[in-house]
Amino acid sequence: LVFKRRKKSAAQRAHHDGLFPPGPPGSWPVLGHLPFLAAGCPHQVLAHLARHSLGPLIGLRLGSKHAVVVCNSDLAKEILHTHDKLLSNRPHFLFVDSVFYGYNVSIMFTSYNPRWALLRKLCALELFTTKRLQALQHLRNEEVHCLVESLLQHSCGGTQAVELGQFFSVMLCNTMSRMLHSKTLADVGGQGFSAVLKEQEREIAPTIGDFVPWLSFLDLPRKRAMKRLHDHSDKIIETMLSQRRQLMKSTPADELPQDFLQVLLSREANNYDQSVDEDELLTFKEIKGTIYDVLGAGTHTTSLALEWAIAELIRNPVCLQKLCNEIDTAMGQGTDQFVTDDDLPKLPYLEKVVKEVLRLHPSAPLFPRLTSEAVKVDKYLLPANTLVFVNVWAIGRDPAVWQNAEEFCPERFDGKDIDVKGQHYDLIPFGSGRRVCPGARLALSVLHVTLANLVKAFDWELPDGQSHMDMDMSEQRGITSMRATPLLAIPKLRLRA
Ligand code: HEM
Repeated sequence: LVFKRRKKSAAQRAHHDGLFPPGPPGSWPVLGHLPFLAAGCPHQVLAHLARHSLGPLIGLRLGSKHAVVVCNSDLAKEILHTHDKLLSNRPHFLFVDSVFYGYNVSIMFTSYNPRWALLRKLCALELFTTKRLQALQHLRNEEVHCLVESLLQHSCGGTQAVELGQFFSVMLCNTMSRMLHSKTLADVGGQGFSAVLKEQEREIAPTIGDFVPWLSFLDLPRKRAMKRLHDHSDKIIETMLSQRRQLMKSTPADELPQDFLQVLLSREANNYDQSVDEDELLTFKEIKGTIYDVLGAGTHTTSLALEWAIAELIRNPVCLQKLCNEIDTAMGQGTDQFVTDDDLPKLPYLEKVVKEVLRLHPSAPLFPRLTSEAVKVDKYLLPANTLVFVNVWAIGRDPAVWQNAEEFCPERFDGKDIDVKGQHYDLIPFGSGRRVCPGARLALSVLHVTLANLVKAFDWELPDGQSHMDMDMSEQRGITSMRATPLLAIPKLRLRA
């Protein structure tokens, strides 16, 4: 018998040489540290391990893959700034093929490559410029108006509790949809899209097959569920595209809507505008993938942050009153004036409230990157293809940085000019570096304006005599920070917004 010694992987060698960060003891055969992560919300379990035993850089073996988790701001800066270029790949998880349009066809789940750069550039220039965001301000304001009306109507004039997250999702779906193609989702048969997105968020997570490929048969039922959800959203995107193509046939180019969908379709490989450079043409999959990215990434994250914001304000009535007073003083008490982006400089406390919500409840608490080659981080060596998770949740609650880190206290930002868009590594809810969230400015505008108008329009009460002290503030497992219990609250009309 000839025994062949299996060649050790770079990560195994690094482990062996003590160059890989230590992980929790008791790694399982085959599964490695996967069972540890099943013990609760992974970002919370890992934050606890970092704080109480392992320190801020945790090494994990997840089945056949090696991963590290970064739990403090100094290391986050090393990953997202010093070594950003070598850490700008995203991993290819299996759900990307079932829920999305596949790996390397859009922005979110793509390696760091020229096609990703092109799609990001199109978004940056055509969707997220200051000019574009300003031009579309009226549309966002209309959707906030609709939200206030809808809350009033569904709470029977402020007498019954409503599940707020559902209303926020619908508002954001319509906002994103109108920014993309100048129509609401209902216009393309997608009124149920917000519910599909919510279901998807529960399904979107790495599965056992990502880490132990020979066990991927166990993922089949989940894969089927994900595919079903994908088909639903694909149908809506197809309708959006076919409606526009019809319009393009019957309408002169200069009379077509000048929106993002038109920008994408004018670059479609088999039907393009002659002025477009051939390298910048897009495949059908890239067009659909990008639409899905913007709709999906923009809706659920922002809606979650709004739900947490109202929950924290109800739980902290002193902060709510302070915010209410600030808005009344700035806008005039008893007026019907609607708060817009232009009013935000007059509302400094509102800005602190939003920062505090994003510190405690980052919508994407554990975002993934992948090393493209070996990188030295701290005193360790991360081999190529190591999964790197940045634990923004742990960083936002790091007691070495934040005093009384678990408390909701917007005043902690008094006199501090801390940016949330990737410049200050103590607070990076939108990530940082080359792959920082491109929608951060849009999300912040929506968060500030919506929150201000909801506080101006309503007094917020909990149903059934529930006390604000007893509110459940726990999260459910998933890749986003969804509340374990959906927030039910009664919006009692104060003034018409
Ligand atoms: C509160 C709201 C939001 C939060 C907390 C959030 C957070 C994040 C985070 C943490 C990342 C990963 C960043 C990194 O790897 O460094 C990300 C990526 C992304 N976000 Fe957001 N996001 C929000 C809203 C939005 C909106 C409104 C849009 C678009 C309309 C959007 C589109 C994207 C896209 C396309 C990416 C992928 C970027 C890439 O991989 O190059 N997000 N977001």
